[in-house]
Amino acid sequence: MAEGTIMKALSGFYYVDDGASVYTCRGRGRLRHIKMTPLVGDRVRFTPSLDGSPGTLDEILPRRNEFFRPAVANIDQLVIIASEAVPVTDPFLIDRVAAIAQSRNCQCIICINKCDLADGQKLAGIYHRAGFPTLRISAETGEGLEELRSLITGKVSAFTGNSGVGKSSVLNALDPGIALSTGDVSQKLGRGRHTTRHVELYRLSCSALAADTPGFSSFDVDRMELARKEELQYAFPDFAPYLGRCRFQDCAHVKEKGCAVLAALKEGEIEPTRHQSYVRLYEQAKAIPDWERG
Ligand SMILES: Nc1nc2c(ncn2[C@@H]2O[C@H](COP(=O)(O)OP(=O)(O)OP(=O)(O)O)[C@@H](O)[C@H]2O)c(=O)[nH]1
Ligand SMILES: [Zn+2]
Repeated sequence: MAEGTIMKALSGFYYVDDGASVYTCRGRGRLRHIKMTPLVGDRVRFTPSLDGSPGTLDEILPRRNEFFRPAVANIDQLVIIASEAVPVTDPFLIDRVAAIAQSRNCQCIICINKCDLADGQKLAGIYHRAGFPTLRISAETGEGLEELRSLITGKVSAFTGNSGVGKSSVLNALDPGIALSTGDVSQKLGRGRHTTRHVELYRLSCSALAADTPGFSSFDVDRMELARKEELQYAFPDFAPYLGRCRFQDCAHVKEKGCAVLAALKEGEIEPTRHQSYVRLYEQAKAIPDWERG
């Protein structure tokens, strides 16, 4: 049996890289039996076939972390791409993904792309003040890409963001050798028009592993990935200095009296959109019964 990393998952086939070659494999019945879906980024044991037909995936090794949207495992960081040009990214979409990442101890880098069209200062300011590594970049002019390269070198990153912000374009600009297809934003309105339809990990020339993933829209809500409402506060690292300082120990930081988070918001120490996203996620989390989370 050999060991490798799943680089691509498509239509029931898995493409496994053992460091020397890429092998096409099919999942074994046993994996379905234990209800484990192989994810891109998974370390797996597999049996290559000798006759050129697909090999078999035999075992998924324990995961460091796993995400369902984007569907990846074992990543070091999420690179969240956003834009202030077309499409304009709703900060809620960034905050939601960042909260999921934080709840899995996964670091986030925020990149405001298309800076050649709109300067991105507003979004960049919010995330910089909230304490995230934040870059303003342009896949078109190359602005900020050297810094992004240095942040992803030697790591496994998943590029995520709403549809049309330029995930594939940024990856192409980082390494023209991978030649991903990109699409016109006007074609991307609504669901199911995304250019990137599957998740795939690429080895970039700067010694980075980076996954391109399908863009999401505001319709996409994966309820299972949300933290329980009591844990959501820890998914906002910018709230950390104020936690434990509220009048009530079980403060929800939504509208309670004597709340230290609300006081920090009033003082301008917490970004208004960050708190709005927290409240929105809190209300969503409250609506999900624990038994539904599995
Ligand atoms: N002016 C400008 N256009 C850009 C930039 N980055 C991407 N674009 C354009 O934006 C459009 C969408 O880019 P894609 O790279 O396909 O976006 P994506 O986020 O990968 O899209 P999905 O795969 O649908 O999620 C294309 O027409 C790109 O040429 C940029 O920095 N500046
Ligand atoms: Zn509070």
